[in-house]
Amino acid sequence: MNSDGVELLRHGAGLLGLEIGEQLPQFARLFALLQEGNARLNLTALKTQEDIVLKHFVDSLTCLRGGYLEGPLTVLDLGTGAGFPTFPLALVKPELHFTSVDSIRKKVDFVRDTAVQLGLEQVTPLVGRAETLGRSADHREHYDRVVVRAVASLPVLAELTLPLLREGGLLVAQKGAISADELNAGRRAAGEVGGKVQVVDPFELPVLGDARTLIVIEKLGRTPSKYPRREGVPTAQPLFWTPPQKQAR
Ligand SMILES: C[S@@+](CC[C@H](N)C(=O)[O-])C[C@H]1O[C@@H](n2cnc3c(N)ncnc32)[C@H](O)[C@@H]1O
Repeated sequence: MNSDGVELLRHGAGLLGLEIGEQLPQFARLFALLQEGNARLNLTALKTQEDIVLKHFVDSLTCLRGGYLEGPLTVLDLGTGAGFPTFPLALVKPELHFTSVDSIRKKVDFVRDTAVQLGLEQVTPLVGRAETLGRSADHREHYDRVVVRAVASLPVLAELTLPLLREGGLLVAQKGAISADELNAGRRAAGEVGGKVQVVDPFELPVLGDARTLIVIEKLGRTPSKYPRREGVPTAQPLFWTPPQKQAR
């Protein structure tokens, strides 16, 4: 990352009220590792310095809006991909303990290697699917927080993530613009699996102005044992919703 990238990161994070100082060398190392990893493994579509800094680093840091990720919390990052939002959050909030999950082994291998290189002992990478972890005694009703970025529609996220939260825990979902239909279905799905949508916070990505929405669902009671349904079903047949088209955010 050259001096323009450093300036962009400081500026973008500054617009979120965050000062990136002592973590700059680790962000620069993360940038280099991501570029190396991309060349070998084609991990993410974002390849320019500006895209990586703004659409991966700063975009991930927007999950801190509202202060839902403060304190020594256990956080599961579902569908972490190449480690987002895990890595930017872990660099600025070392007190968070991450379990960073993806179903694709090569991505999780990259997250493991990168966590070691960055000295992030509080990041535990895990190959797995939400549908399986949500039925495992080690993970069900276990986490203080689940974070997700660009993984699935809100009704699908509710079914995949609420089983993983302890009562009182929060899903913090960072998404693009969300339609009223998706939000309504997400509200009904959240109720079905033991939660309630507490916050819908639309905002713009710093510098670029792209539409984003932070959605917080609180786990209010236990999730019925029939959820999550078996692998692939939550996405193929979302609760209370027929999606207009497949969408990732
Ligand atoms: C579009 S990528 C987003 C990656 C990352 N969160 C980011 O923001 O760059 C979605 C990721 O979610 C993973 N994923 C989707 N459904 C999943 C599931 N049910 N369990 C575990 N991982 C899943 C995919 O393998 C993919 O890596």
